Amino acid sequence: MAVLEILSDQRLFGGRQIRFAHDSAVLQCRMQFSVYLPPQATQQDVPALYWLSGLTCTDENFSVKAGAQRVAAELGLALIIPDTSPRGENVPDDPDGASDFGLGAGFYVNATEAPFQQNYQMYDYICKELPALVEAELPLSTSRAISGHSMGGHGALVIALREAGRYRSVSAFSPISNPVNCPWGRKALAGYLGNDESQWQQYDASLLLAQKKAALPILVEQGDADPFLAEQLKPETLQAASAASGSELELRMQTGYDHSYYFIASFIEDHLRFHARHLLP
Ligand SMILES: N[C@@H](CCC(=O)N[C@@H](CS)C(=O)NCC(=O)O)C(=O)O
Repeated sequence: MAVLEILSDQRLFGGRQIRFAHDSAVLQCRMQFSVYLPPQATQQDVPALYWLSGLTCTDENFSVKAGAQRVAAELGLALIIPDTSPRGENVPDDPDGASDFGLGAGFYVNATEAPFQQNYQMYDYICKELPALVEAELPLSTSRAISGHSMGGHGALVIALREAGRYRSVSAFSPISNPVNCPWGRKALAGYLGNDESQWQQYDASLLLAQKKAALPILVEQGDADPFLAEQLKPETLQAASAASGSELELRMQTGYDHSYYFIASFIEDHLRFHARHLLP
């Protein structure tokens, strides 16, 4: 069987919206992801923006709801849209079936705790296995940027801050900014990494940003009518950390916007243009 199985392939704004399946060695399960290839990809290798989604999502939420492809086609950017956790009947889930842990909630960490450590290696999947796969199989250059929403905003920020040099820019919508200090983050980090909180710090964007000046520009978008803002997201911690390390972070508060993909759809164009400025010559 081919390394990448094509599940669907549809023309969109002159490019192709493609859904793939593949066997992930890192996650030890079969995975699906989506890619948007802009029209320019028929002529040359194009740079790629990785998009990490939030709790309960698959690759389909962003593909269908964000409306990113029109501007990606104009700019010549590929969109790489992975799933949010390992998948399959043999992959362990939240014992109570909750939506904030387990399937659909991998939190982009490498788990060390049983029974999750065998499959829940989303950090390595996103920043190593998936880029190596798509760059070998598709017309992509090695210029990468990364963005995401909520849990995926957390993942994008952590990966970009830790993997200096692998990404040229990072942005986030409504990110879980200080996971060691919020209920979603504390539950996930304890479940995947165990109770030693010193192990959690490597996955907290605010702690990482306070310690070291970011090597790349950061754009954060946040709605002030987001019901998760005060308890779960806390973007002010990111801003304080950025000031402490002298990093380049722009936090844009948007009046009246909530946590949904309507918010993302309203500002995704600005993020694509921000990334294109850093990705394209
Ligand atoms: N209902 C969930 C939150 C679900 C939620 O808001 N998910 C966001 C990401 S954190 C999302 O993108 N949902 C899918 C969608 O709107 O298409 C909870 O309270 O735990």
